[in-house]
Amino acid sequence: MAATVGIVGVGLVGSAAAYAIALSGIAGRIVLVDHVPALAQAQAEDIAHAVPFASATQVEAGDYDRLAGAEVVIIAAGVNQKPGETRIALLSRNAAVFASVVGEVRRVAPDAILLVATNPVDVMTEITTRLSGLPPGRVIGSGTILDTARFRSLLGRHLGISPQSVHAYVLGEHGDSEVLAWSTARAGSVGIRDFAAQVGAAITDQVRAEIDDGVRRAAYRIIAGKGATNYGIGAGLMRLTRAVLRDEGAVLSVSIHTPLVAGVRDVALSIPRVVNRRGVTADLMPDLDAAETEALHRSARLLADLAAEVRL
Ligand SMILES: NC(=O)C1=CN([C@@H]2O[C@H](COP(=O)(O)OP(=O)(O)OC[C@H]3O[C@@H](n4cnc5c(N)ncnc54)[C@H](O)[C@@H]3O)[C@@H](O)[C@H]2O)C=CC1
Ligand SMILES: CC(=O)C(=O)O
Repeated sequence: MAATVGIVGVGLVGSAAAYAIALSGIAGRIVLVDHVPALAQAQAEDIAHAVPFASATQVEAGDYDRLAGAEVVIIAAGVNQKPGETRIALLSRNAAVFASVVGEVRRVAPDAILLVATNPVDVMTEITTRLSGLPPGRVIGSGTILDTARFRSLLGRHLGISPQSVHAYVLGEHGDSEVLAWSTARAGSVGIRDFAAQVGAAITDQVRAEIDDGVRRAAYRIIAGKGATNYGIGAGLMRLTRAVLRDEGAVLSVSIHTPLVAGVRDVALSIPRVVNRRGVTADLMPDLDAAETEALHRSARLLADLAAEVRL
């Protein structure tokens, strides 16, 4: 039977995910839920009109009960950043939203893999894991899937190769403390610095600083320009949903509760992980240099401290 994907919170991010999933044809049915039912209804109707051009996906809106039987539920409910605002500043407001949303989703779709997009996504993933009582591998935050895409895109552009042929990851927080893992970045199977030298596109300190800024500050720039980011994360959530529904065993940088990472216990953050129908089934911790390891420790510490302050 074709898979059902539920999406709770269908503003800019939830609707972009629904649109990407509908066009990709990976789900048989997409159910949109929002605490503004008229918005969910309108998004479903609009996206349904795109479907005949691409797939046979059924797109509908409804209340939580319509999520029954869903294999995957994406949660993108809550507030987004105003220009200049950090993701972390959203925490108390979005924790309050999740206090009601997660229980409703678990009640109607107890077997679903939960994909969390709401910011600050790592802490929201930790909160969702606690509220749901699910094993950590079944509650997956989109984490740095988007930052990794930004990193690959900028590196690919600099080196003149496709982003899909760049193997490079962003680790830690999806946010200001994230860690670009330069030391393990590769073009095909060649170290990024060697390849850059071969093609006459050296990664100077200035290039490195520009790419770092292009990744780390992307959301701030886009939000200043258009009020939100949605297409990148919409495609990222589609990619993650596909890895689950098709049991791909894809390696993606996503956030789950992790017992011990970079010397910090019990924290949700991103490292490359294997994603398949059972959720996350393995981690692939890159072999970082000393500076990156220290930066990952700081990022993990920050996230663990924030999550410890949340009272549910
Ligand atoms: N993980 C990532 O890489 C990214 C995460 N985000 C985050 O995604 C979240 C959503 O952002 P946008 O879609 O731009 O915001 P939005 O304001 O456009 O949409 C949020 C939706 O959530 C709904 N909502 C609020 N409380 C709800 C509840 N209790 N139950 C059901 N629905 C509820 C609202 O009615 C609204 O439709 C934000 O926290 C934002 O920061 C945004 C971009 C990238
Ligand atoms: C808003 C956000 O988290 C992003 O675009 O990275």
